[in-house]
Amino acid sequence: MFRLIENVLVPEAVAELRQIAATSNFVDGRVSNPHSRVKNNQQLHEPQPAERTAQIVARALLGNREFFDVAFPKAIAPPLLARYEPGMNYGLHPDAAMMQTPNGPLRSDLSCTVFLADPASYDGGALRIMLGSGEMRFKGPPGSAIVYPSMTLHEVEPVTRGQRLVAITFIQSRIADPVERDLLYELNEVAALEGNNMAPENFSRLQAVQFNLMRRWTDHP
Ligand SMILES: O=C(O)CCC(=O)C(=O)O
Ligand SMILES: [Fe+2]
Repeated sequence: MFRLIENVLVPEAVAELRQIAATSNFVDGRVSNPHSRVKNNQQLHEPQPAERTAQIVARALLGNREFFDVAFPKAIAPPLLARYEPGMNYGLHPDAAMMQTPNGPLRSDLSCTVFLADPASYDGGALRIMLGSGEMRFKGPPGSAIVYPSMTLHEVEPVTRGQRLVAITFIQSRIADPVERDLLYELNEVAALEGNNMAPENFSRLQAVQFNLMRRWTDHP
């Protein structure tokens, strides 16, 4: 499932994150992937602003209804700021399956980019996600988030003008299997949209299917 969710961050949060980026030190993005031969960007790497960034973005994502419905989040890696200046890119790669976080290991099921720069302020820098021989390209408005499966090959195209500023994070879902996750999302959506139009006894049967699939498919603690 690929979903662009608008207005995850309110404009004040976007402004605060831009301010953090403008006043903090960034380092080579390979600090978190030392062996990568395709990563060519910068990451915020100062404890206090990084902690504030993670708090703002994680809280906004976990408080967003659409994100919650799509991702079934169980754990989220601390979101961090990444920056791409002209000439920078992040070549085609998959995201690692397991990541260390301050709260323990996390299996990355979904990856997420929160856009912070105005798309008109930079050229290039689209997030390009491969789908077999096809592709999807995303360059969202400030405050929007693209959520996509971590198993995809994806890249950030070279920035040729301006600056691409994003927050990135990785999510462990309660439903590991992407097909099951998408099926349950669809079922829940249809039930939410049409449930009140159904006879109550039929709606109860539909709810039993929703809840019992959730029982079967979610990770057990
Ligand atoms: O900058 C982005 O939008 C995504 C970066 C990325 O793919 C990653 O950090 O793994
Ligand atoms: Fe990635």
